[in-house]
Amino acid sequence: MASSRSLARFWEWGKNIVCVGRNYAEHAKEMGNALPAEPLFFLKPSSAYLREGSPILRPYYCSDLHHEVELGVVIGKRTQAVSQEAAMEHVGGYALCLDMTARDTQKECKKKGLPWTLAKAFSTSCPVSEFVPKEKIPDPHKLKIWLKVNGQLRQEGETSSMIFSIPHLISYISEIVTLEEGDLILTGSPSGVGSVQEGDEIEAGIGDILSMRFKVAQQTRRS
Ligand SMILES: O=C(O)/C=C/C(=O)CC(=O)C(=O)O
Ligand SMILES: [Mg+2]
Repeated sequence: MASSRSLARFWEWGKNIVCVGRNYAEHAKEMGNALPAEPLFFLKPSSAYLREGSPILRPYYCSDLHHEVELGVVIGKRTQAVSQEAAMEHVGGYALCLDMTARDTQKECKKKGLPWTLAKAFSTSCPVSEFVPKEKIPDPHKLKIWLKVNGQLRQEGETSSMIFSIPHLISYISEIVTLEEGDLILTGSPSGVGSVQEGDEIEAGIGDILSMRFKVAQQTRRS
């Protein structure tokens, strides 16, 4: 198991960002989706990471950029086909994450049966907070995660409402994708996702444990 010290800057060296979707019933409902029978997941590249102080860039091809606030689980050691019972031993800590989504692009991809890469994997699509060592969060299923845009509350969810628990997600994902130390799992968004515009300020937090702020800017196209 890596020490919290080495995981403290996981975004600099963690390889895989695994994002779980439709893991809150209210969010699945607001997007018009049925509840999943088993976890749904997709990937972002590690170049999607963004830290406070730099802006979220709305991609040039997107006219409806959405915020999704999610609890992130940072993997502490190599994890392959772990059981649910042993899964929490593989957690090194947590972080708050945004799964920024080009919603109009995602709708087009869904219509055409295409993967969600353009909608979910663009540069700056994964803003993250500071790292929280596992010892500081005794029960990750008892947290409130929230998000405001320009001071107005948009999302407030309880992690107890996840359809698939964190051990279930780690066990399921690790049978398909081997997870490495420093990898991150985004556990899905509660309801209340919505649009942000150039110049908006997003503030998000885990209860009163931590908060983070990001500005939204427009990506300019090179040619
Ligand atoms: O199915 C849709 O229309 C949208 C699904 C998502 O964007 C899934 C997530 O990323 C999530 O639930 O957090
Ligand atoms: Mg999401």
